[in-house]
Amino acid sequence: MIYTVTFNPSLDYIVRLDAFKTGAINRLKYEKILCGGKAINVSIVLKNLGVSSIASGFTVGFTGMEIKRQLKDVFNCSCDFIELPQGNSRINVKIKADSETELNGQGPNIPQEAIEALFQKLDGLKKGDFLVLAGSIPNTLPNDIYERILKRLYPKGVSFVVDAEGKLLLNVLEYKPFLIKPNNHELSGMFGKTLKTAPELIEHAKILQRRGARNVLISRGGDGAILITEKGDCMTAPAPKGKLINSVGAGDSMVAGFLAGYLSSGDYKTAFRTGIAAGSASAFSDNLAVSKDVNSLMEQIIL
Ligand SMILES: Nc1ncnc2c1ncn2[C@@H]1O[C@H](COP(=O)(O)OP(=O)(O)OP(=O)(O)O)[C@@H](O)[C@H]1O
Ligand SMILES: O=P(O)(O)OC[C@@]1(O)O[C@H](CO)[C@@H](O)[C@@H]1O
Repeated sequence: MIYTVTFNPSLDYIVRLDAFKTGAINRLKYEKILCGGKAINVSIVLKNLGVSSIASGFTVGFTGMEIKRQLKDVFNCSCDFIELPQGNSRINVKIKADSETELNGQGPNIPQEAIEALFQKLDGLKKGDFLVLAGSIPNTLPNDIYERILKRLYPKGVSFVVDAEGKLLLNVLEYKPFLIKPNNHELSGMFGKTLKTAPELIEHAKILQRRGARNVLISRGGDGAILITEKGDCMTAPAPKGKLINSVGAGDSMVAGFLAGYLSSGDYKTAFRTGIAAGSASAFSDNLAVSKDVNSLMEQIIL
């Protein structure tokens, strides 16, 4: 079973306009409201690729209701969210104009009882299960929360996938996550320097691997990706060519594609190619990747 946890789900309000002007009224050419949050996106793309998962985390208020409604009714995903006592799940604004601007909310307060309720649910995971932790946490929570979850479940033999920034990610490495997926900016941020070239990125990804990560996948937007496997292989691949439409969720789609490819084949090359294809299929579409587009992009990906 794959269990995905989004601490801070969102409704993504995605808007398009020709040019975005601050300090003025901007009239939109396009608007769409989609449920979001990184691990939720992973669940949606897994489902699109024929892999079931259970989406969990914390939801609240009218926005929380809509997140769950879309997940169930539109995307056909199984949900197991904990309802918070007060507030609203956040609304993240994604402005697509001459450049891309994102306004990501802070999110509701998560009380200790809700954390305990999550821990109890997670205690049901067993060897062979995958736990995907992805996205930020509301700033009212301590940044060792992912670490506490992995520490608790590590002895059970659960496989972890962690897509998070900074300390949230660095603190979990000792629990040997199956997969981590920093993008090149996040990797740079973790080491406090700008890492641009493939050799620089590989050198620093290997440091994360020495600290415990089993497989390190570095996404580089339109420049493709790099994978360093637990078997010692290092693979690079350019991204397929296409028209960028909406990159929100491309990284999450890559995580889902990697997992789906790995689970169907047990092979890291297939996982890597499926991951890139899923990331790019999302980037080339208004919606998250679907199986037909992923399959047709796979042919273009040469390692
Ligand atoms: N402009 C693009 N053209 C082609 N492929 C892309 C483009 N942007 C993203 N992708 C694909 O998606 C993958 C993940 O993208 P990216 O590195 O932007 O992830 P991310 O920063 O984690 O994204 P997000 O946080 O928005 O989900 C890339 O490795 C690539 O395969
Ligand atoms: O604020 P976080 O948790 O870092 O990111 C949240 C978010 O930007 O990530 C997803 C895309 O990856 C969106 O659906 C969502 O709005």
